Amino acid sequence: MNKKIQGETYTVDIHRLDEKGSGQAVVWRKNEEGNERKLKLTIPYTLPGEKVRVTVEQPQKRRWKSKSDEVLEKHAERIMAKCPHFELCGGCVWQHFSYEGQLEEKTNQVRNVLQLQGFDPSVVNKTIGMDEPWYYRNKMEFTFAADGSLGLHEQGNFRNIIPLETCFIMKKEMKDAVLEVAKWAKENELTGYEKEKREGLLRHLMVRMSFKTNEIMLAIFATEAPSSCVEELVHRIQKYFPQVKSLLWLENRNWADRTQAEETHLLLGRDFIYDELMGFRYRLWFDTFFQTNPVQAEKLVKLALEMAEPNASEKMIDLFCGVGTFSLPFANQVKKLAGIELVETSIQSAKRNASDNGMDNTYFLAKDARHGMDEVLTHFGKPDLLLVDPPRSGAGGKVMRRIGRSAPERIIYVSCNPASFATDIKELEPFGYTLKKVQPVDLFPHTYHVELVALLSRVEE
Ligand SMILES: C[S@@+](CC[C@H](N)C(=O)[O-])C[C@H]1O[C@@H](n2cnc3c(N)ncnc32)[C@H](O)[C@@H]1O
Repeated sequence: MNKKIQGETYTVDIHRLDEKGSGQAVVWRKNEEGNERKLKLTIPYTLPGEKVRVTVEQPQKRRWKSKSDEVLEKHAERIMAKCPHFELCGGCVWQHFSYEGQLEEKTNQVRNVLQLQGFDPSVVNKTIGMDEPWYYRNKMEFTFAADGSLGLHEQGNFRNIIPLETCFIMKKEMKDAVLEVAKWAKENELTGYEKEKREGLLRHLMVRMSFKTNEIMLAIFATEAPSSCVEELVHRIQKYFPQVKSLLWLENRNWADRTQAEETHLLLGRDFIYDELMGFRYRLWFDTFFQTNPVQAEKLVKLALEMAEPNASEKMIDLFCGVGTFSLPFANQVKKLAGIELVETSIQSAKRNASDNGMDNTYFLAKDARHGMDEVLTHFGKPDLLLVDPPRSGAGGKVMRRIGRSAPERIIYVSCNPASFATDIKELEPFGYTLKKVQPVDLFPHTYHVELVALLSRVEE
């Protein structure tokens, strides 16, 4: 790559958004030999159809990341961002895009990737958005800077922490409790952990809240056991934040920057909070994976139920079941359900959640999807219905072919990545499955992420 390119300025037309929601443009540029060469640019915070003046910043794979200096012709759906941290915080990169515009773009993304794999894009419905696309997250994580201030990682400069002033995607009660911890840390002149020097006390703060029970958990990650100054924090939380039912101090001496714990100190309440989804009760520990947008997660589960039409005589497999978000509502309607999931603690949670909710027709197995499928098929037999909800990378060919061979009549695929979804379901074609319906759901407003639920059914020979 020619180093000289860095710092050059161009006026460009944005022709599309990439899979991370950034604008893409192409310019023709003469190289040192005088030959015209294509220069591919990625320009965050721009929208298709816009004319933008840009400065080229740094190479990224086969493209150059560039900064938008001025938008000369604006997209009709461009709006003012709501949050003062916009463009600095890596969180809500689409705040400059109207919510209607975001939803339309998400629908197009799903249609385009399916079309590329040869599927009929007309099976994709319009993305279901939120009535109120703010204050939707039930869990957030913040990082302490070396000087003890609490905030968010700066976009593109991960080591830099932007002190938190506000956040419009978590509930006010969560934000207020977080700011109280930040204030307490500053007043006590506590230091934040510096990874390079391996010194400092406070690492992260995780907040999670149930929108149904209103219970809040605050988990402080630190490199040492708590000192007496936490008594003041406990007192204030008890007095001003009665919704906090769990205040934890988690010791993590490991230098790797991860929200894990070697020792748990319970400062207040219990070590879990209660949550509810679709009328089922869940216990959430600090490390339990749970859907982070509970309003849309309920819609997702309801859609999956509507598409699957489970009945009381059927056997079902829930592959990548987590703590049982889909397993419980489905188990309520089928004869028997087997859930498979890699993470042992999630399986323990799923078992406990099933028994807490009085269910006796579930069987949960802690195994990777491939071996779990083999084991379940041997003991449980062929399923009538199968739900698959893999991580972003998708289930992969080996798992998809096992699903195909297990020949369920209907398959519900829940995905957070349309591209891996499209390649995965292609694997099902030789087994006689057709894609009947795809419903995108917006779980992460103001970001480029899109979730979807799809129905595939087997055509009998
Ligand atoms: C998108 S989450 C879905 C969880 C669950 N269905 C829910 O809605 O809460 C994907 C799940 O797959 C699990 N997982 C990741 N890799 C796996 C593998 N190879 N085999 C089985 N489960 C895996 C993760 O631990 C995670 O719980």
